[in-house]
Amino acid sequence: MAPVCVLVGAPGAGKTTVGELLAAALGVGFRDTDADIEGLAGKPIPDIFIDEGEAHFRDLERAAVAAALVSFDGVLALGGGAVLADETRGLLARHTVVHLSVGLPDAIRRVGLGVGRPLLAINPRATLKYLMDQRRPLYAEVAAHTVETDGRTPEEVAGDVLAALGRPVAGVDGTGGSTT
Ligand SMILES: Nc1ncnc2c1ncn2[C@@H]1O[C@H](COP(=O)(O)OP(=O)(O)O)[C@@H](O)[C@H]1O
Ligand SMILES: O=C(O)C1=C[C@@H](OP(=O)(O)O)[C@@H](O)[C@H](O)C1
Ligand SMILES: [Mg+2]
Repeated sequence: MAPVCVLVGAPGAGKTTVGELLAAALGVGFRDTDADIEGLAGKPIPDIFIDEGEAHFRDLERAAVAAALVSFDGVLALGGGAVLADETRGLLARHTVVHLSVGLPDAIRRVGLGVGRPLLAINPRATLKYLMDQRRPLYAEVAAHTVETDGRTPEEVAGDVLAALGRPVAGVDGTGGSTT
């Protein structure tokens, strides 16, 4: 069992939002490892960071990603920092990974003050720029496809991902497509 596709990218790239649209268009399930981690920990992500720290969150994240990659066959969205783990990048080499690419201005507009994203709680713009610069090569390393999201609606992005996967589906972005 393996996910139809795995979405990676910076916070605000739209992994969760676009992932749900993609799953609906493909008629498959949607899973987000951030939600899995919250289930494992029994508390929201900001509380994990406060109570146990980022290193513990990353341990939970590695385990959640590894489990989802072997047990789930729908659309899987990862957290923006999942690719930091060597182990995770190694596992992703065997999967269909799509990088949702976003520039700093659009990412900042989308994450706002970083509510619910503990790494962005202080100085979100500078922190996000640092995280994006650090991770850009890692997203490129794991992804077979990169889809640009700047200035695009989630529906348009979902349509572009389906096209990149060679699976255009009518109706996602209102431009048609083929189901045959
Ligand atoms: N292409 C887009 N255009 C405009 N807003 C978007 C787009 N994709 C996502 N958003 C919005 O940005 C915010 C962050 O999206 P989310 O899916 O949580 O990103 P990620 O999971 O990559 O951090 C949400 O409020 C969402 O509605
Ligand atoms: O970039 C990161 O390190 C993180 C991104 C978040 O997910 P999104 O990318 O879905 O916001 C979440 O996993 C956690 O707050 C850490
Ligand atoms: Mg998300």
